[in-house]
Amino acid sequence: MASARVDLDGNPIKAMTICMIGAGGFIGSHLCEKLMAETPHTVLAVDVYNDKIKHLLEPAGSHPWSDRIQFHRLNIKHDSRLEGLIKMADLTINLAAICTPADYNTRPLDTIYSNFIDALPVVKYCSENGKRLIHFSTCEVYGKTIGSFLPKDSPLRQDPEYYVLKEDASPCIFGSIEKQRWSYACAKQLIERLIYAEGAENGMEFSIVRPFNWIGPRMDFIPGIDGPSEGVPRVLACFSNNLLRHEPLKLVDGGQSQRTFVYIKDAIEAVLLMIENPARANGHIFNVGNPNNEVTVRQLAEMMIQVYSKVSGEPSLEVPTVDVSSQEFYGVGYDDSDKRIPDMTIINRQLGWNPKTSLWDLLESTLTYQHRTYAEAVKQAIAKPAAN
Ligand SMILES: NC(=O)c1ccc[n+]([C@@H]2O[C@H](COP(=O)([O-])OP(=O)(O)OC[C@H]3O[C@@H](n4cnc5c(N)ncnc54)[C@H](O)[C@@H]3O)[C@@H](O)[C@H]2O)c1
Ligand SMILES: O=c1ccn([C@@H]2O[C@H](COP(=O)(O)OP(=O)(O)O[C@H]3OC[C@@H](O)[C@H](O)[C@H]3O)[C@@H](O)[C@H]2O)c(=O)[nH]1
Repeated sequence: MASARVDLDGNPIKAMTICMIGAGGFIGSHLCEKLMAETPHTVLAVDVYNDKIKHLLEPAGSHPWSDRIQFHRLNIKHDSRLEGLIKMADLTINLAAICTPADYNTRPLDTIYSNFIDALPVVKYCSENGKRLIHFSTCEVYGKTIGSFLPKDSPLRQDPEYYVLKEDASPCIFGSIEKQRWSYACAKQLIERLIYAEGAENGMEFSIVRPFNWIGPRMDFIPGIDGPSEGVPRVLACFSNNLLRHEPLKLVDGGQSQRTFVYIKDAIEAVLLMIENPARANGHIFNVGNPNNEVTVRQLAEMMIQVYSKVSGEPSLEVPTVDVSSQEFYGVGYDDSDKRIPDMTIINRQLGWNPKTSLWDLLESTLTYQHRTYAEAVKQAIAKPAAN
């Protein structure tokens, strides 16, 4: 299998060692799965947790890939083993971050440290040791669209020039400092600028990924089941939790914001192309999203309600959604991106990648997984207090 693999220019792909930081998270778990199942590469998986990749690690020695994945439980904030792991690898992929919006305005210091300060040594070790880096940034670095500042009735709001987000042309538009929502985006922007400067001044080989709402199985947690009861995950898990508990889905500020969602399995294909085509990927910033899957958050809720009813066989609630203010839901200092359509020119040109899965299809497979994984545990958790 391995010897037949070629890159986009027809050259054989050599097996490499990848230091993957944040490998135990949502994206990391899917990337590890893909690398183990379809490539000859070795992964040094770094994280503080490994629950989401346990199926790849255990039982020890039992998988065809067992000698190609090692888990290193370490916190990159304070662990001297990090440099050694980066030195052992050909490529480092940094996914580690606090990346749930509920944290940005309530734990801004942790958010800024996690997304900027903690990423600094990773960049430094890569640069000093001549190692390639793929760093995970975010679509949030674009902030708000130019169009959102135009008068509500301006026809220019319909012009893609005013809303499509382009890596090499769009500005990064954040709110004021007291809108602490932007602490995450701002920290990600600064680390992007630092990596870019390491490339320009010191010749570091890098690619920056800007994911546009990747969703799928294993994203975040279900509060009170495999995460804190009071925790607020990203929207897919919030809405899944409401559906599993037969509660109305909460629409923040009426659910008018727009998002494009891409299936995790499509997006992972793009990352694999970056890993295996360094000559095409180095020096670039890549939007990775699905511009065809745009909905308002309200439309997402409506579609998830329909899909969940189909996959669970349960009827939907008579009043399936409820509006909540952002202050009530996220607290003071929240703000939002109005619209996120990725321009796909660069990733198309460099890597020939295109997303395939429609929003309906990706929700169907994801909610089937959510139902199968959590429905019973949620039922028991709901029944418990009544029994006491
Ligand atoms: N999922 C998306 O749609 C999306 C969108 C935009 C950006 N991103 C970015 O992609 C990256 C991965 O996102 P994800 O969705 O997989 O999030 P995730 O929270 O599931 O994964 C992040 C992982 O990093 C680990 N981590 C955090 N701090 C660490 C530390 N100090 N030491 C060791 N491990 C640490 C966490 O334990 C977690 O397993 C993040 O940088 C995020 O900002 C994701
Ligand atoms: O229960 C909920 C949860 C969320 N929402 C809304 O749904 C939208 C999407 O919320 P998400 O939690 O997925 O977070 P966002 O899309 O705003 O940001 C995310 O996207 C890019 C990544 O960098 C991060 O993973 C995260 O910041 C927001 O408008 C939010 O206000 C609800 O209406 N109800």
